[in-house]
Amino acid sequence: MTPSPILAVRGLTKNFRSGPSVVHAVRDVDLDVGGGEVVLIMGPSGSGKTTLLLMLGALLRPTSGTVTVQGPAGPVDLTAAGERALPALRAVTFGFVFQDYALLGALTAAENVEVACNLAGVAGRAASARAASLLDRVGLADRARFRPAQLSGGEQQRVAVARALANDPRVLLADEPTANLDAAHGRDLARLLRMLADEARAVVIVSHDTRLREIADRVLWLEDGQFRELASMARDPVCGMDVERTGPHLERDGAIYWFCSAGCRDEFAEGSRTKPLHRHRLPAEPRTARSNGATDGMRGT
Ligand SMILES: Nc1ncnc2c1ncn2[C@@H]1O[C@H](COP(=O)(O)OP(=O)(O)OP(=O)(O)O)[C@@H](O)[C@H]1O
Repeated sequence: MTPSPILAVRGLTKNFRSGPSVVHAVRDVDLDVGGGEVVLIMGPSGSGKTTLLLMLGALLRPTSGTVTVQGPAGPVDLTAAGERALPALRAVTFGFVFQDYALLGALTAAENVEVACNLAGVAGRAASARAASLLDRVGLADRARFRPAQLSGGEQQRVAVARALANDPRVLLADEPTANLDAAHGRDLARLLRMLADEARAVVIVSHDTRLREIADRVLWLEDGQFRELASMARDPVCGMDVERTGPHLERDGAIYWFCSAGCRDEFAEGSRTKPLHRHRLPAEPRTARSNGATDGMRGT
């Protein structure tokens, strides 16, 4: 159990109806995230990651279950809140970072952050000063007057992070924040998210990007809308993704190699005809200094 979690999720479930069929996108998920903690949620496409993140941020109503956040005046059950109360609750609790940055193209970096400050209740010169200070925090003081089109992808994403901090949120939710970034910018952004968590925020990241494992305290694997034990996963030696030991695989020299797709398997088989094989590795453990173990945060935390 995480001591005094900022975010506590119990029995969270989301079913989507599509004509006569029902998609069980998220099934009975439990999760606790404490301040200072980075939780990385990985899993195959369509496993429910974005649906789960949207429910955590009160952007999507669950079919059942609860999401409780520690507010300034005590715990608040977001799922029990009325529709009209949700925008205000979101505004004091969450910062959102999405993969497409979603900056306003006609505004400068500073103005983009200022608008978010205005929405958080800070106006006029105070908003300008706060925007400048937030851009400084993310290392973009010298780009404040640039428009998004004049910024690199990494810089745009950092503006998006500054914007997400406008309300000084206790919970930061990020959906594929590094998806459009090259290796160096991806690493920079990962470090920034780590630093923000270290200021007693709860950070939940949904991503396929294995680079983010380096900054995560816990890595959870979502499959078919449920958390599975990461220890039972293998790592695709071609793309580096964590994969279940049920899909495409190949046996060589007494070792079994697992892949996310037949494409990766074929690439590996092709490469192994020309290069010496490396034995398949189990996924690395999350960082030990802060880690509560790969399976923490799953059912029964
Ligand atoms: N509005 C919706 N209506 C119907 N089905 C939906 C809706 N949103 C998501 N789904 C379904 O729910 C399941 C989970 O979708 P979700 O987007 O959460 O997956 P994901 O793990 O984030 O995928 P990816 O990694 O590809 O982004 C999918 O089968 C998807 O088709």
